[in-house]
Parts: sequence; structure tokens; C-alpha cells
Amino acid sequence: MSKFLNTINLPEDLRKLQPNELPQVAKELREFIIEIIATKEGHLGASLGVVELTIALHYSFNTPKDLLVWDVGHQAYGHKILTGRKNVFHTNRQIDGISGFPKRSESSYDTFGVGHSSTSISAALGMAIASNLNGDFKKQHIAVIGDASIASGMAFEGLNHAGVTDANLLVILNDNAIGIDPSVGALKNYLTRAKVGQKPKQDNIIEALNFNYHGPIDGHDINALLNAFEILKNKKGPKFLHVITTKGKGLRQAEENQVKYHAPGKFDKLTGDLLPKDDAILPPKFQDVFGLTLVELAKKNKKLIGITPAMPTGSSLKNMMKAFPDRAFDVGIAEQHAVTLSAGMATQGFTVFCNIYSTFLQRAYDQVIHDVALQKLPVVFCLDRSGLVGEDGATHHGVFDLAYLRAIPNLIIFAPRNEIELRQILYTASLGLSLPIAIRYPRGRGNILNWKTDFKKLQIGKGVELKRGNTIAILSIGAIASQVTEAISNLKDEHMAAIGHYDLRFVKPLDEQLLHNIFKNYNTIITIEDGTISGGFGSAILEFANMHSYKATIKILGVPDSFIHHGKIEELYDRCELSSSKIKDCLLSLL
Ligand SMILES: Cc1ncc(C[n+]2csc(CCOP(=O)(O)OP(=O)(O)O)c2C)c(N)n1
Ligand SMILES: CC(=O)[C@@H](O)[C@H](O)COP(=O)(O)O
Ligand SMILES: [Mg+2]
Repeated sequence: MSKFLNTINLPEDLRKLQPNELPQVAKELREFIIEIIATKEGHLGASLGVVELTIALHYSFNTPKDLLVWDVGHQAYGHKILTGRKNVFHTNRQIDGISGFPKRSESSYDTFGVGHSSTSISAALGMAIASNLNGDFKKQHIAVIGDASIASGMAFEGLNHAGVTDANLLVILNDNAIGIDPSVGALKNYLTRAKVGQKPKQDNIIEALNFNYHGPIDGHDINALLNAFEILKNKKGPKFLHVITTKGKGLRQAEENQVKYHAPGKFDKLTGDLLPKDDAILPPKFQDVFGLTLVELAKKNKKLIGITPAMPTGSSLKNMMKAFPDRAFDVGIAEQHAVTLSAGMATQGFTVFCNIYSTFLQRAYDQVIHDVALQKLPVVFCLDRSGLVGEDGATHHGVFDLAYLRAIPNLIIFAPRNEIELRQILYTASLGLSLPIAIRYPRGRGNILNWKTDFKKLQIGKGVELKRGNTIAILSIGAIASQVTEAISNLKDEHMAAIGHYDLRFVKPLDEQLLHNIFKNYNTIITIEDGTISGGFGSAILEFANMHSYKATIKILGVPDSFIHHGKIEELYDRCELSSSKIKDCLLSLL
């Protein structure tokens, strides 16, 4: 039974309580998060770990006047619940519901939109400098950042700048020694030593950057947090509070299996046990086809390297990290570094598979151009989570990759239609290419149970005819082909015969011979991609038609030129008119 939580709608209600009542609020808030996430799913461990910190922050600071920025924002469920969204929290990450991340349009307490990591220090510093310029020297600006996120380049850039300002900035390091997977790197080792007091004060790297350092303190001790905030509020300039927490705090399984309970799916709210999934009869996830195939290829090719920026589990590179620890690297949340590191290794004759979620490669665009493509270094980019990713929403959809990569010279771009094609292109790339390649594949599972076929080399730049027709040709790229196949199969026979379906496979180089054949034989062309229509695959086909003066009617299906929010992938496909039923409607309207 909730004693306090029901009485709290906004932080001002929280502030009416006595400090000694806050631990009970923490207990109720934890139970509430667990209860909802057990059935609605989402990021669990990070939010459970900062329950006390969240309460203490809103209790001690005058939010939303004082500005609080959460890094990544996957730990901000408690913040959402305490800032007016308790009654809609059950809609978290659901279509038309609230976002799983802080979002400015959702609440004045969400001071900055997040989802990608390591932006909080720069954003809060920007706000703090702006307050100084506005003559508001009382306002507090707080960035809460995790131990994995603070090791990223952007966070260092923010710290480096902040240290030479008089900005009223408080950086709170929420140190739980883990990202999604265990944190890595020299900074992690430093923080581990700092926690047990092994580092003498003069070696404090945060103080060396001109921050007023406080800590480390127990982040589950509300009194300790409140005391620290009172001290730091009255200090001028940049301040740093090092807080130690346990990810998953308060749910035994989430504490014991922090990787799994980062975002565990459905579970029993009382026991914490994961609800059983009937995985046995399902096709594999694309990420596992990547991860397991890479191990096979690494056995054959001693010069094969695997790299992930902080996503060994999500990308399944963990398989190679286990099998070949010397040749597989988790470099932390460092996408730019991951790309240039790959380029450096490629200069020395290594075949580097650099696996980055499509959305996070956006961080390393210049590195792809300047360090890889310009130098024709044959790095193999494996872009997982391409296309619409579902409940993570606008910050995480991998829908821009085809458009932003297509503009880069020297880069091959491939999207497998299914698991077997992914396996074959990985094999092809492992044999050595003369140019870099981006292989983009979606979140989730394909359709093929027996994907472990013999290796076969693919011909670069070759598309395939999947079905011949005579009136309308559908040109698809990647796994969205399955929606097209389903749409065609749901047509009446007389309509079905009119439709041809071609999988171009390569956005670059395009299969020009196949395209000439298509344009000569069909008067209507539909292109379809699970990426933005602005500058993507469809645009490439339009440019081709234009260049060769083909007069066919061309219709481009894809993600419209707007940010797509969260929801199940199927729901979002439908909204973007990419579901098989919407494709069928489109075909019927054109026939
Ligand atoms: C630029 C970027 N790369 C990767 C991710 C994926 N990601 C989300 S949370 C996370 C780990 C964050 O760890 P930490 O900062 O320690 O926070 P915690 O989960 O421990 O609270 C990662 C790698 C991301 N959101 N943004
Ligand atoms: C918050 C964040 O960026 C990650 O936790 C992301 O949600 C992982 O996505 P997947 O679940 O697709 O691995
Ligand atoms: Mg962490």
C-alpha cells in the first residue's frame, strides 16, 4: 500500500515531506517502477539504481527552475513519476504514450532531450553559461551521468570546457561500475580505485580539471545525498559529486544479473523471474547471426578483428570476445574512436568488423568519411538496429543511415534481405574487399530457421529478381522485403501476376544492369526502404531514372521526413505505410 507516493504529483509535494520519510518514498517508488515495467517492459536496472538520487535531487533542488539533465535518460523513470507523469507511466514507450527518455515537449522538468549518451555535461554547461549571461547567478544546473557515459569523448569535452568557466554546474557521476555491459577502460579502473580510497587526493583527475570534487558517497543513502547537495549548492563554479550506486537496486535478480536486467522484457513483479519465452522455435536474431558467424569467420581468418563501442551483448560481439579475447574489443561508448581505431588496424592489413548500432554511427560520421572512405580503408561496418527499432523511439531509430552513407564516395552499402544474406555478406567481407562496406540490418529476428548454410561469396553490386511481373515493379532494400512478399501474396491472382519484386541488395553500387531491365519492362516503379525517404534508396533510384531519362512513374515508400516516435515496430511500419497491408493498399491503388 502506498503511503506517500499517491500524494506526490510534483516535486513540490515531495518537498512537503520530512527527510526521514524519504526512504519510504524510495521504497514505494521502486515498487511502482517494478510493477509497471514487469508488464510494460523497458529499461529497469538503471532507474532502480537512482531512486534515492532522484528523490534527493527533486527534494533538495528547486526543479524545474533549477535545471536537471539526465544523461542517456534510461534511468529517468523515477524522475518522470515524480514530475507529474505517475498516472501515465503505464504508457511508457507505448505508441502515443510517454517517451522512455526525457523529452522537452513532454514536461518542463525534462530540460533536455536525451537517448544518446554523454551529452548531459555539455548541455548543462550550456544552460549554466546562459544563466550567467542572463544575470541569474542563483540557478543550479545539474548533469547526472553514468560511469560508462562519462568515459565518452563528448563528456570529456564538456568537462574540459567547464573546468575553465565559472559556470554554476554540478556534475553527478552515478558510478555503478557498469554500462549495459561491465564498464571498460582506464577511467573505470581509476574510479574503482577511487572508491576504495586508494588514490591520494592530489591525484584526483576531476580536481585536476578544476572541479570542486566531493565524494565518493553512498548513492542509496538519502541523508548523505541531501548533505552533499547542501554543501555543493553553496560552492561557486564547476562541482563534481561522485556517487556510488548499485544498478538494479532493490530487485535481487536485477542486482545479480545486471546485464540481463538492463532491459529485461516482461518479468514477475514479485519474484523478479523473467517470464519464459518460447525462443526454441523462433528464427535467430540478426545480431546473433552476426555474432555467431563472426566467430566462424575468425577461426578461418587470423587477421579478423571485431570492435564494438559498448554494445557487446546487444551486438552479440560478446561471442567473439569470449572465443578470441585478443581480437575482439569493447572500447566503451566511443563510436568515433571505434571507427578510427578500425581504420588504424585496417592500415596494417587487418580485416576489421566494426559493429555499431545505426543510430550511434551518426556520432562518427566524419570518421567514416575522413578516416575510412577517403583513404579507401576496407573497414567492414556492421550497422545493427537499422531501420525502425520500436519502443526506444525517435532517438534510436536507425533510419538515416542509407541517406547519410549514400553521400560518401568509396563506400559499398549493403542491406541483407534475410539472415542467410547477412551471413553471406559477412563471409564475403571476411575474404577482403578493396573498399569499405556498410552492412545494415534490423533489430530483432528474421524468418529463416536454418540460417547456418554453407558460405557463398556474393558479387558486389548485384541485385536479385524475386518475382517477375509486367506492370508494377517493387524495388526493396533489406529485410523490409518480407513485408513486400507478404503484400504480394495477399493479392488476388490476377493482380499478383502484374507485380514484380526485386531486391537491389546494394544501395551502392547499384545494380545498373538490373535497373535498366526493370525500367524497360515496367511502367510503374515502387521503391521501399525502412529508412528516410529524403536522400535514401528511393532517391538513388530516382537519380538513376533521371540520369537515363526513364519516364516510368516512381513512387517512394519509406520513413517520411519527420521524426518517428516510439511504439512497436509493426505499429510504426503501419504508420509509415510500410506494413504489408499498407503496401497491398498502395499496390491496389496503382493497379
Ligand atoms: C552514443 C551512445 N552509444 C551507446 C548507447 C547505448 N547505451 C545506452 S545506456 C548505455 C550504458 C550507459 O551506462 P552508464 O552511463 O554507466 O549508465 P547506467 O546504465 O549504468 O545507469 C549504453 C552503452 C547510447 N545510448 N548512446
Ligand atoms: C538506452 C539505450 O540506448 C540502450 O539501452 C538501447 O535501448 C538498447 O537497445 P536494444 O534493446 O535494441 O539493444
Ligand atoms: Mg553505469
